Amino acid sequence: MIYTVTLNPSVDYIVEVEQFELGSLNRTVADTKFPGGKGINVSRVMKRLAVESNALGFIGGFTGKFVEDFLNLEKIPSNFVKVSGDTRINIKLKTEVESEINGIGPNISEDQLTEFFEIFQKMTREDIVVLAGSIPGTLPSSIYKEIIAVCKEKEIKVVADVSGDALKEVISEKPYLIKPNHHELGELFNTEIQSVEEALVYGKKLVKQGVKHVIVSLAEKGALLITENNSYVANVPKGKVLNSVGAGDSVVGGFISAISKDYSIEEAFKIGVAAGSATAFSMELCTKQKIEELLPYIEVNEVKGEER
Ligand SMILES: Nc1ncnc2c1ncn2[C@@H]1O[C@H](COP(=O)(O)OP(=O)(O)O)[C@@H](O)[C@H]1O
Ligand SMILES: O=P(O)(O)OC[C@H]1O[C@](O)(COP(=O)(O)O)[C@@H](O)[C@@H]1O
Repeated sequence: MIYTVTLNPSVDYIVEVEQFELGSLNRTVADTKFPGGKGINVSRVMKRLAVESNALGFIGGFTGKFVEDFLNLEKIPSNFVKVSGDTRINIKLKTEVESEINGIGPNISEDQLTEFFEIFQKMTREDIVVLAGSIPGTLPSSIYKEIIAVCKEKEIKVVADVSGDALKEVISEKPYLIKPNHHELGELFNTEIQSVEEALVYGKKLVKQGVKHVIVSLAEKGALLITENNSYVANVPKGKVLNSVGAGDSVVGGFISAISKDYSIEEAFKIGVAAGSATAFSMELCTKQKIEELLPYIEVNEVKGEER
């Protein structure tokens, strides 16, 4: 079984405003709500690709109920620990540009954390754990390290889609896959990454540090997959971006789905990129049909010679 862990789920409130004016009353031209949080998006994308997963994490309140009901409706099994505060609402403001306000998340008690860790007891080495998203304010920043320690004992593969300090912590644990975007990769090395070539240099450093697979997404500029023996570069298809929320999560969901179906690493990478772009070109998360439509427009090439 693939378990996705979203410590800090959300209701994503997507608001469209024409000519937004700071400090004034603005009215929406459209708004929608979706369950969010990185692991939850990964589970939803995998479901669309007919790969089962179990969504774990902490939810609470009326917003938590919205998330749980939505997953039930999509027949995605979940086993969330219930907390007393409300699951956060993340605002995604679409004007001429996209802006986001992500909440800090509800309080999580010691007992609730213990309950969460108990779920890992039944996992086995055939399982995969996807750790994704931010850490709620009341949990220690070492939480991902603690989860990985439990996974290591059981020889469970760990995928991590996290950023900032959490990413630093996770890298030292040598996960199976990480997927920073180019900003997150740059932040890790205190630099700015603008191109695929620059991303390759820093992505390779992470593989040298023991991460098995590094996917670096660079939005419209393409994506990279770096493994111990090879590096691959992919273009992304051209299209109109409607809503990029969840695009990165879709790359992870697409890649893991394909790996779990024993596709080659290049093919899995291509499906991941197609899923990312299919989400970016949709109002909601990608569908299988949209992914399949985009696949012919994506080329994956091995990076050869010196550059490798
Ligand atoms: N402008 C775009 N055109 C085509 N695909 C895009 C675009 N922006 C994002 N994507 C797709 O979404 C993926 C993730 O986007 P990116 O912005 O790099 O990551 P994140 O969403 O994690 O910040 C990309 O690899 C690509 O497949
Ligand atoms: O946990 P964080 O880092 O605050 O991110 C949560 C947000 O990220 C998302 O999972 C989208 O992530 P991506 O756009 O990076 O794929 C939203 O659904 C959610 O609001």
